[in-house]
This record gives sequence, structure tokens and C-alpha cells, in this order.
Amino acid sequence: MRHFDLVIIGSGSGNSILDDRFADWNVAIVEKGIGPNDAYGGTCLNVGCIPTKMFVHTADIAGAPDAGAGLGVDLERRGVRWPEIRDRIFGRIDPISEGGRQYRAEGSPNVTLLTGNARFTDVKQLTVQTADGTETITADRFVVAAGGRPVIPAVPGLDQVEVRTSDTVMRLDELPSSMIIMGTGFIGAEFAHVFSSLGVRVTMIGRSGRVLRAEDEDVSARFTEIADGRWDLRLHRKVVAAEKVGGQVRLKLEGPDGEETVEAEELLVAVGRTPNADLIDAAAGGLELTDDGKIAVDDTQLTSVEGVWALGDISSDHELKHVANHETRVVQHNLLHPDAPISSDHRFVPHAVFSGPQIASVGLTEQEARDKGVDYVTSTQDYAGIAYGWAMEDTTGFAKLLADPSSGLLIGAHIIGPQAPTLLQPIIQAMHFGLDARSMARGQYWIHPAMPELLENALLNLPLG
Ligand SMILES: Cc1cc2nc3c(=O)[nH]c(=O)nc-3n(C[C@H](O)[C@H](O)[C@H](O)COP(=O)(O)OP(=O)(O)OC[C@H]3O[C@@H](n4cnc5c(N)ncnc54)[C@H](O)[C@@H]3O)c2cc1C
Ligand SMILES: NC(=O)c1ccc[n+]([C@@H]2O[C@H](COP(=O)([O-])OP(=O)(O)OC[C@H]3O[C@@H](n4cnc5c(N)ncnc54)[C@H](O)[C@@H]3O)[C@@H](O)[C@H]2O)c1
Repeated sequence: MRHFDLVIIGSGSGNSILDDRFADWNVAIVEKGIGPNDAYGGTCLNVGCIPTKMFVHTADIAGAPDAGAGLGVDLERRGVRWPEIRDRIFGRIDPISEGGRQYRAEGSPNVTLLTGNARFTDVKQLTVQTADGTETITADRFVVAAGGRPVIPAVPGLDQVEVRTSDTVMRLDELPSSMIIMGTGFIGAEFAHVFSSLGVRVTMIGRSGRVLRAEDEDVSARFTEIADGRWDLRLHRKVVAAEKVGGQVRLKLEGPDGEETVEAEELLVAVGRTPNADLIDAAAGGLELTDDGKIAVDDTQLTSVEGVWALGDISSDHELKHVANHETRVVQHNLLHPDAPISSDHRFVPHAVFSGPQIASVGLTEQEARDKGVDYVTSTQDYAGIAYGWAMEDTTGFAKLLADPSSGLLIGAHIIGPQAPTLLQPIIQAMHFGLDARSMARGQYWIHPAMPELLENALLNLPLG
């Protein structure tokens, strides 16, 4: 039985743990391979953030004729070369993934790469199913960074149709003429934007009355209105059956007007992700789980077993790469300095939805502030009320801020509109460094007439006495 100083399960964020400071550690990385190509490097690189945003940017360009029409510029989108788009994107990503694998397999003398599925068989003991057979390994320390995977809901007949998930939909052979998207969360909203901008007829199905309903209620309501104009939006619907009819997928829905069916060439299921704690048999390793099946960790990312840390989607409340990266740095420090551990900072975790329009958010939504009984004031500034918004003829975007009325400190910020994630960053900075709204608004220059004037005005409009 081989014994290591450290075993890392998962090559996504887990791959970033190792740097020169670990050069004299005997380390094993175990990775089963992700996506249709069993790739190295985890979700974000291969089937998540990076390819999706490359498709989103392409979709934004494909949408230029619509944007131009309102400005008096007539553009024509003559076509979309899907295979070229797909191959350009993965032509860049796949070699990075393969380079990462090779570096760990051949270029890191102190690292053993084991390719295969890892399962705990005891505390600090792992069995790895490789192509060469089964190997059991032990280690002094473990980092569990095994991520999550898409959920496929239990709908009668769904196992009989070809279901796409975010793992597979970006590599379709051909661009379909129509697509049903089940789910109205991050992935649904981003892919609906991508595929509808590329000319696919999209039908989106949601259980509730809102798209992106976890967002601030005003943002979610505005996004839902816009989505309703961009694709066929069926809300308050339950999918009760699925079948294959000819080359099409047909779903039976139950909704406010009774039963209905929808058909399309492709079906994308985007109803959330589940942590891979079951795949690694966390329980056999003595790792306690949370109620939602994630590996329980304390604020230093330590699990219930001494010497075993977890990070990222398998243990975090936030399934976001910047959170996984932050937790990776915390684990890295705590591996190297066990006597002086540091904690993760999850106070102000931002997120963005790269759809059309874009959304970015940090801190409390108005409904959360209300539910928690937090004292707050709020202000909303439309893009239409700032000079750059006039330039863009934007009529739907806005920034909404929430602040503590006594200290003037920001407690939440929500932006829907062009460049929302970029615009949000100074607010994240203000929240982290305790900058109050008035000092932020008046204590610095704001470039005129640039988009951040949206924030300057929203800050000035806060009724702070
Ligand atoms: C479509 C999509 C778009 C996204 N876009 C964004 C975005 O724009 N911004 C953002 O912040 N976040 C985004 N995310 C979320 C982000 O990708 C994840 O939060 C992040 O990648 C999680 O990293 P991780 O290291 O925890 O897990 P992963 O990167 O998933 O790594 C886990 C690795 O463990 C391996 N593994 C699992 N089980 C085993 C096992 N038993 N044995 C061996 N290996 C195993 C897996 O194969 C995988 O490679 C997106 C996610 C998706 C799906
Ligand atoms: N831009 C980004 O940062 C980004 C992009 C994509 C994904 N992600 C991460 O990946 C995670 C997963 O994304 P997602 O969109 O799959 O999940 P999600 O949690 O954002 O949305 C899932 C949606 O599916 C609905 N749903 C759940 N079960 C259902 C069912 N049986 N039938 C119909 N609808 C159902 C939920 O109500 C919800 O609206 C996100 O939570 C996010 O953390 C981030």
C-alpha cells in the first residue's frame, strides 16, 4: 500500500494547491476525468466558467444586429458557423487541459497522478480504480476537492431521451434549430442567451413564476420580463413526462392552464448540481456531511477528520470558482502552517450571471434584508439616467444598492445590464474594506461619462440623512 504526505482528490481547484513550497512533499493527485473527454483540470476549465463565457461573448457578438437596430445601424447576421465556434473554443481549452495533465503526470517529480475514480474505504485510506486495476493508498493529509455534477431529475421517460447537460451541450455536433431548457437558474439563463443569440428557438421551463428567482426581487422580475421577450418562457410548469418522437424530444408539462406539450430537437437539463460526496464515499472516510449532502467543514476548511480538508463545490455553500479559489488558498496555507491556520472569508461573496442582460450581485437582496429584519435604505439608478446609458439606448438596466442607514456602509448591491460584473467590482471592494457610501461617492473622481457613473449616482441617491 503506497503512503503519501498528501493526497488531493480532484484536479480542478485541487490542482492549484501545489507550488514550489510543496516540492519536497510526496503527493498524489487522483482525477477520474471530467466531461465527454474525461478531461483533466475540473469543471471551470473544461465544462464550466471558461468555455461558457467564450460562448457568451460569441453570442453577444451574434446579437449585434438587434443592438444596432435601435441605434440606427442596420447589421445583418448572415449565419453562425457552429462547428467553427465550438472548435475554436475547445481548440484553446483542450490543449490547456492536456498540458495540465501532462505536467502532473510527467513534469512534477514529487507528484504521482492516478487517473481513476477514488473512494474512501477507511479513514485516510482511498481506493483508486485505474485502468491498470485497483490501488489502495493512504496519506497523512488529504484535500477533498471532488466538486459536483449536474442533477438529472426523476421524470418518467427522461432516461429514454438523449439529455444534454452543461457537460455535453457545448460540444453538440450541430447547432439544433430548437432547444428546450429545463431550469431557470444560472446555467439555464446563460445557455438560453447563448443558443437564442445563435439563432436556436429556445423554450425555457421553470417551476416558479420567476427566472433567476434567487436574485433580488426587482432584478429577477426585470430579467423575467426580458427573458419572456427573448425566448418562449413557460413558468409555473412541472415536467411530468418525456419521450422521443421522431428526431425530437417531447415533454409533457402541467401548468396553470392544465396539460401541454413542448417539442424540440435538443433538451438541456439545468436544474442544479449535486456534490460528489457520494462518489468518493465520504462516509467511509469518516467525513461528516451537511444536510444538503456536502462535506462539512469548519471555517479553516477542515473536515470532521483531522488532517483532511475539503474545498470548492463539494463542501461550499457557494458553487463558484472564485470561492473555490479562495478556499484553495486557505487550505494551501493551512497545509503549510498547521499551527497557525487561517479562515475562509465568506462575508461578501459576489456572483454574476453572464446572460443577456448580465446580472451581478453581492450581499443581501432586499427580500433577505426584510426577512432578517435588517435596517436598510435603498436606491436604484437606471442606466437610462446616465450619459453612457443614453449612448447605449439602454432602457432596462439598473443598479440597486442597499445600505445601513446609520453607518452608510453598503450591505447589498445588484446590477442588471451591460457589463454588470465589471461594474460591481468597486462595490465589492467597498464592502470588504469598510468604505461607506458617501465617502465612496464623493471621496474620489468618477470618469465622465463612463458607466461607473451608474454607481456614483446610485450611491448619491441613498437616503442617508
Ligand atoms: C456550466 C457552468 C458554468 C459555470 N460558470 C461559472 C462562472 O462563470 N463563474 C464562477 O465563479 N463559477 C462558475 N461555475 C462554477 C464553477 O465551475 C465551480 O464552482 C468550480 O469549478 C468548482 O471547482 P472545484 O474545484 O470545487 O470542483 P471541480 O472543478 O468540479 O473539480 C472536481 C474534480 O474532481 C474530480 N472527481 C470527482 N469525483 C472524483 C472521484 N471520485 N475520483 C477522482 N476524481 C473525482 C472531477 O472529475 C473533477 O475534475 C460554472 C459551473 C458550470 C457547470
Ligand atoms: N456565472 C456563474 O457564476 C455560474 C454559471 C453557471 C453555473 N454556476 C454555478 O453552478 C450552479 C448550478 O447551476 P444551475 O443553473 O444548474 O443551478 P441553479 O441552482 O442556479 O438553478 C437550478 C434551477 O432549477 C430549478 N429546479 C430544480 N429542480 C427542478 C426540477 N426538478 N424541475 C424543474 N426545475 C427545477 C431550481 O428551482 C432553479 O431555478 C449554480 O448554482 C452556480 O453556483 C455559476
